[in-house]
Amino acid sequence: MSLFPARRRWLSGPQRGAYRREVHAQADRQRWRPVWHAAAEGSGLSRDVAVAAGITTIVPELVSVGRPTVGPTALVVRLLPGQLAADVRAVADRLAPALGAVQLRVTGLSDGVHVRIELLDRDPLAEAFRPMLPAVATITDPLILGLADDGVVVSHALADATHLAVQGMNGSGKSRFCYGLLSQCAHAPDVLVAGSDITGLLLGGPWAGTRHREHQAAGTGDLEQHAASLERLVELMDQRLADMPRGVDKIAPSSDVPLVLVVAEEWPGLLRAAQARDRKLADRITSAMLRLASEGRKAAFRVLVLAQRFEAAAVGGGYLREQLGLTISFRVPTESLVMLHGDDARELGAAHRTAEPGIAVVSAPGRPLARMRAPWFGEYRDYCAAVGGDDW
Ligand SMILES: Nc1ncnc2c1ncn2[C@@H]1O[C@H](COP(=O)(O)OP(=O)(O)OP(=O)(O)O)[C@@H](O)[C@H]1O
Repeated sequence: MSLFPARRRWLSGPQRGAYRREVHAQADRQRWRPVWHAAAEGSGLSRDVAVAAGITTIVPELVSVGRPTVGPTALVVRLLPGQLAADVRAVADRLAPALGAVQLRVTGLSDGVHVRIELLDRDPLAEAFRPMLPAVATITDPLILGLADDGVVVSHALADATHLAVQGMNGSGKSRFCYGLLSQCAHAPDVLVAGSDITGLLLGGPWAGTRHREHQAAGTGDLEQHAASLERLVELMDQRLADMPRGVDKIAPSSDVPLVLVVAEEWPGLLRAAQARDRKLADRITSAMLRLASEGRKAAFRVLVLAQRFEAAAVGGGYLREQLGLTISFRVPTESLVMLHGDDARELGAAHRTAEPGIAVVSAPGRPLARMRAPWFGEYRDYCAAVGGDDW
């Protein structure tokens, strides 16, 4: 039986369709309005305003309810004056259950006044992300960093003049992430993977027999070699800057003059170990790294620093942290998240404190803060084989 028999005679086919859609949309709004009102009020998005009859409570107005055949139900609401999409995100954990969702995806619309709230029935990052991770041929090829919760692949090309920071508590997925990252760029002829790793797992052994190995210091047996190796990289950087032709302000990497990716695995651990042995050694290591990070970009040097947390005292001062533009945080306490990604990340703090291994927050200048699932690369042996070749 038709829903609208009385009108049917006077409407054409397309008009009837539009009319029916509008009536359904109105019915949806009608049904969702009290649910939205209660959820918004209970989550703290409401305001009390004085009217002639006394005090009334207002909430952001529910403008539309979209129920696509594929994808989640989406509410569009009009924010109250002075509210931002970030205010809705900040209470998303409380709003979600009140709206019958497991998680919300909140997107500010371009007019700055409306937000779209998608009601998700599961965390889009709940499942492992297992893409093919092809080896890149050159520094302009994008390296896959992860899959964002809006389904977009997050990538980064080493040609971008940005240093990288990766933080995360023990077991949060930092190492696996780096296995994936380094294996993607290990065979690009215009990339040299150098640096320092006291664990000797990420650098060192797996790279034996490759052209990269002589530029890496690994293990704790000889800490002097870490200082000397980083200082040699500084010399190379200085040489490149001194040799820069007139009229050129940055080096174009090639297989003869490769981009040098300076990896510092367990950076605070290296500094602590060096300090315990000899304060001067620690100073040499810190100042070499600071020079590479602050002056290296033009000489085709990129720095990738790994730490459990980026507290200034642990990483040799806030200056180094400020040089690292592309920042990735696996599970960390809220304060560490805010330290690396700024205050906007605070709203993600509570959930991220207990995030599953492999789930990270990523941000960079000009790149909005996003949650992502790092690619699952495989086991350590796969990494060794990917970077070291046939011997494994
Ligand atoms: N991207 C991922 N997807 C799914 N599971 C992951 C992912 N990354 C890590 N894990 C799981 O988490 C475990 C710990 O990962 P990983 O060793 O990389 O952590 P970590 O932060 O480097 O820890 P540590 O500092 O102790 O070395 C892995 O053994 C794996 O089970």
